[in-house]
Amino acid sequence: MSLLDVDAVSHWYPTTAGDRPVLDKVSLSLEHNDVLAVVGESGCGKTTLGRLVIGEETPSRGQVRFEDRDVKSFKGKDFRAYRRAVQVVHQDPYASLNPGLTIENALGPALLHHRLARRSTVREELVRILREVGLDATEAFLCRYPHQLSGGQRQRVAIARAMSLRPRLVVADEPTSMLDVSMRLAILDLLLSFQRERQLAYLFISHDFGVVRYFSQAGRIVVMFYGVLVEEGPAEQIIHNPRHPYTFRLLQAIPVPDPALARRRQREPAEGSVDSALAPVGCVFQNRCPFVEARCRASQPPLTEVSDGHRTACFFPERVPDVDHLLGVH
Ligand SMILES: Nc1ncnc2c1ncn2[C@@H]1O[C@H](COP(=O)(O)OP(=O)(O)OP(=O)(O)O)[C@@H](O)[C@H]1O
Repeated sequence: MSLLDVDAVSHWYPTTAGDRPVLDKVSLSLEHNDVLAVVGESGCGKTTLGRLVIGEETPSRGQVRFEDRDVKSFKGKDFRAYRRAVQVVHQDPYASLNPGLTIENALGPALLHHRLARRSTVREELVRILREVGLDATEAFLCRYPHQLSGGQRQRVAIARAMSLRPRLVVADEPTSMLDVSMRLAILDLLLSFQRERQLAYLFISHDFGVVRYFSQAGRIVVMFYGVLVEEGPAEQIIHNPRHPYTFRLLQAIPVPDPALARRRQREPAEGSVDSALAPVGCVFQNRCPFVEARCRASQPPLTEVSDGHRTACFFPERVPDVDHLLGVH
């Protein structure tokens, strides 16, 4: 039994101009203690997917299941247990921490509520947890407010809050995108260390393939384009042998420090068309694809297996060039 299954989920938001479709028949699953990274450009529906998984939104169609139970069916005690088992680390730690609460008041009540600490030991427990996330915490530190912390410290506090409830699944939605570059690797390493030491799975969401590449290592990656899952597979396959032109494009955008390599990359196939609007029929990527043909304008390619556990929604996966040279791998 998988930890999480997203089964043919479509989602749309009602707006004054009519329903706005955001996800189109997305299916994925995540095993216990595994990493699944979702990558795609801004607006492709990644955050919506995360919100559906944590139960903040109910899918317009399809099902989200946690340990084989429909999340929509969780009520009362079951829903509270679910909200404890599934925690979120947001992009903006300042927005996710109440500015009017000290660290102690932001983290302590949940520990008491779930009986993970007693009133007499809660401060001691908080100091221990904060040290676990790399903060040089003392009891005085617990009296600080979010604005008295640096961005990196705030994100560590947000991670401590999530981890203190001993979740089995953490949705990490762009957890490093608001941090200085120097801080990013440390936060990614911290998250990974929790995964190694505890039975914990991540749904890791990012627009940055460089970050996804670092984080997903032995896990899996799904690539989304405008609400459609266009490629999925083991991280190693997606990174070194992408079979969808959009994945190739994202890999090509990972910054490289080598100027000669950067110049070589620019000679790779250009975007198919300057018109990047979505076509009403056919492949979701057709207007940006360098390999587009009449067939792509007629129908959306189904996700099709190209190798073990690696699937792509492209009629011409063999046309996607090799990428190792793009990544500086010889
Ligand atoms: N509550 C809402 N009502 C209407 N439209 C929404 C709502 N939330 C998101 N959207 C729209 O849905 C689309 C997908 O948004 P979403 O935040 O899920 O994408 P994303 O890939 O996470 O992008 P970003 O990284 O910019 O947040 C966007 O066009 C967004 O404007």
